[in-house]
Amino acid sequence: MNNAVLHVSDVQKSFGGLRALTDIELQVEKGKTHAIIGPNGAGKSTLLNVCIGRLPPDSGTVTFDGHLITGRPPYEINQLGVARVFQTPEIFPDLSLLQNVMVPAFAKRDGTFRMSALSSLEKETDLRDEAEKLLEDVGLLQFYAKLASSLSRGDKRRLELAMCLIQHPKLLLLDEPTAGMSRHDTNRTIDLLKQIKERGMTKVIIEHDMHVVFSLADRISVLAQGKIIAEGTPDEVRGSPRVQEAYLGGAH
Ligand SMILES: Nc1ncnc2c1ncn2[C@@H]1O[C@H](COP(=O)(O)OP(=O)(O)OP(=O)(O)O)[C@@H](O)[C@H]1O
Repeated sequence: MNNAVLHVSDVQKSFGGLRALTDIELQVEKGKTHAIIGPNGAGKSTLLNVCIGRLPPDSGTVTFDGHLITGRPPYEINQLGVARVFQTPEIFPDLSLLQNVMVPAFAKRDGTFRMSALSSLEKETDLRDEAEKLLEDVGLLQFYAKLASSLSRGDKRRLELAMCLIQHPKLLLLDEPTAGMSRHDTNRTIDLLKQIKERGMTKVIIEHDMHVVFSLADRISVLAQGKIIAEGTPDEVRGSPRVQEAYLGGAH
């Protein structure tokens, strides 16, 4: 695939005697949404952690946008344009929603952020306008002055999404972005992620909810027991007997 922005090649990862990832090959095309699905414990989060530098692979390489990123620290990979929404939201609980969204943009622009600079955030009117727009996009603008700790788990994930989007990443990695959300909020998040696709951002999404996967994915890779057992368009994956047997339980 010539237009691949993310290229995972021959990656292996074990935890002690457990082989979490075996012979992983993954190419994610620029501007596309690539879903990684698979049963619990298949290795999906491990693969994402390898891609963002949180876990070193035992062997193999990850290339992003022409840069070899294997072994680089997470902040360097982030500076290259990779952002991630985590399974457990990583937010600043004691800051307001608006401050939460402004801090990553400020840190990215200036290379660092100190809490002592918090008061000067208020003067960043352009950033503030953008942060408010993103809070509106994720449906949280009405709570902009509240502390992030007061949000429900689903709302914290939407806040974290806004914190990623303000960094204008080239690649957005989403680990179960709709977990803990109501169906209404899930559909709202799907609509938001579709809009982001229209803006040309590449996305990798791990998701258990097949409604979300089939609403968003251009391509799907199926992981089972640390191996990619199928890869293709949603229709190809849906029709694959191997996937139905290994992942969907045959009857589905
Ligand atoms: N830090 C770790 N130390 C030891 N084992 C780990 C570690 N992280 C993951 N594992 C194991 O590696 C395997 C893959 O885990 P991983 O979390 O990547 O799966 P997953 O597909 O994301 O699962 P889920 O859908 O439940 O989040 C599992 O057997 C898990 O117990």
